Amino acid sequence: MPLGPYPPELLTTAQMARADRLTIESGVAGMALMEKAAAAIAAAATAFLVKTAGRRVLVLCGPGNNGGDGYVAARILRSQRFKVRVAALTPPDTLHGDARLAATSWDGRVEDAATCDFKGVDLVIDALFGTGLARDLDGPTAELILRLNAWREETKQKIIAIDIPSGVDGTSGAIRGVAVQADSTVTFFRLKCGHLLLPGRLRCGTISCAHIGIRSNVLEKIQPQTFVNEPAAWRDALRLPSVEGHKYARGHAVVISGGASHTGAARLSALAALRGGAGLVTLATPQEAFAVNAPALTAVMLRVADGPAGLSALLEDKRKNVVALGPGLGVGEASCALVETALAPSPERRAVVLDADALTSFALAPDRLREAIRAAPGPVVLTPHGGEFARLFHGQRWERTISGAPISKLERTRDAARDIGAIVIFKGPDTVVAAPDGRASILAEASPWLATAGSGDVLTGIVAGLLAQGMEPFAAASCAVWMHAAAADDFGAGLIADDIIDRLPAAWRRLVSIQP
Ligand SMILES: NC(=O)C1=CN([C@@H]2O[C@H](COP(=O)(O)OP(=O)(O)OC[C@H]3O[C@@H](n4cnc5c(N)ncnc54)[C@H](OP(=O)(O)O)[C@@H]3O)[C@@H](O)[C@H]2O)[C@@H](O)CC1
Ligand SMILES: Nc1ncnc2c1ncn2[C@@H]1O[C@H](COP(=O)(O)OP(=O)(O)O)[C@@H](O)[C@H]1O
Ligand SMILES: [K+]
Repeated sequence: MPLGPYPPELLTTAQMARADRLTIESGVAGMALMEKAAAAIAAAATAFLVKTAGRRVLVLCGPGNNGGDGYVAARILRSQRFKVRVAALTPPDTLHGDARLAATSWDGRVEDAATCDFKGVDLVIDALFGTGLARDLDGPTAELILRLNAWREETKQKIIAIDIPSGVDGTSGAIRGVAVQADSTVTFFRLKCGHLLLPGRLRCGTISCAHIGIRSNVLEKIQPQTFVNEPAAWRDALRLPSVEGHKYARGHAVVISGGASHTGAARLSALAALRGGAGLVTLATPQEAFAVNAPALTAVMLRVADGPAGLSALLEDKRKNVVALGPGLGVGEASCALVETALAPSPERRAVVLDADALTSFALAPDRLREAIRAAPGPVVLTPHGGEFARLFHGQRWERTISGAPISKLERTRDAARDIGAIVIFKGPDTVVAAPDGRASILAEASPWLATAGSGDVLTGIVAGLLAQGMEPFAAASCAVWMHAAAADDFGAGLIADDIIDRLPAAWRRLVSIQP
């Protein structure tokens, strides 16, 4: 994962504005923050220009403080003898506050951005809009951005975005009409959710985070609930085998197999649960699939359990502390009944992981699943991909609020977790994990090679393996998503689901080497 590491908290644009305000109220001048932000941008631009022997920079400035950063960066770069042009959306004398001060510190010419050309330019700095973007871009501004992107495409020259590529919504990652395609983005203090959520993430290029004098203690007031899914967020919740430990201390996960012609998916989950660290894993198979499963297993144990009665009997062993089901299970009433058995009240705090067919089976009766989850004796983790999410959470499909603001994958996952009362892992290139209490994590990057048959079954198994060890459920879900991606990352091209399982020990070694 080449992106990161980043500071753990992710902010909305409103939270970032509050961090700025709190800092300014504490006595730091807004202009001092802007100078530092601009210095970070200028340093990134200089590094790029030196490397490519480029000299000519065009800074595109907008009407707010993002534009202010641009004017100051232009001044710094010119003092370093680069050839700098500035083009603005609005004349500098129409600006207010710090942005106006910043614009007056630039004593060069200011061109009209609507008509400016990119001839001979080695690097463009995008200072049009940052966290203050409030609605969709249109008209001459949208045309400018389209022209800029076309120039980049045609000339292969580079664009550095200040804070966030203009047009990307910092909170949701949505594109508001059009957006700049940057090669790198320098943001300040903390990343915003929109840096990691698609499609915003794809517009950012490489992302770096500069310190500009905002102190971390402002976060005590802001209380962010969203985190970058990196070990820093959950490493201290990880359970490692102890010297005096035995396999039962690491938990016993049960994975339920589908019928004779659909057994592979559950076997992937079962093996991944074992590699995920469960002390023991039992594959519960219908009698009809016993002969198919038996020769295909070694370290994973096999027991016959037919239907809800068979599963109940198996779960009488109180040491079986996790049940995972869904992969290859089949859609229908039989699967609903198995899920309800797994979630049935019991004196033990048994955890349940539901994936694939276990979710789709409730598409027409989400209330029934909600009720079963409410009665469950332990934590429940759901691992839907986009299709399963849409089927289960019909009411969550709206992409915008009534006022037109985009509703992000993050908010939809959070709402779903709250609504169903379970931890939800909404899979995809920007996997979001959310807990019913509002905590959420976003994975910064994952190999697209993970989009391969059985890959989700492996994730289900890893979640089960970590829960079996007693890891706190939100941490376990986030950690599983990270390990799954880390295993794929080490492998690279050509990955299939079995390879993810084989690479889990390497992901474990990476984790163990990080001190909590
Ligand atoms: N002290 C600080 O706070 C620090 C802030 N810093 C920097 O400031 C940036 C945030 O600055 P910001 O809040 O001024 O917002 P910004 O992104 O420049 O845009 C607002 C302007 O755009 C306008 N506008 C919005 N949407 C529009 C649309 N669709 N189409 C057209 N116009 C639109 C909006 O107009 P209005 O909505 O008021 O009509 C307003 O004029 C932040 O990203 C960082 O770079 C750093 O220097 C560190 C210290
Ligand atoms: N483009 C992508 N980039 C990174 N990861 C992806 C991408 N597409 C899917 N994934 C990941 O691959 C896995 C696929 O899971 P799923 O769709 O359930 O597959 P299956 O049902 O075949 O097991 C998920 O963990 C998901 O987050
Ligand atoms: K910008």
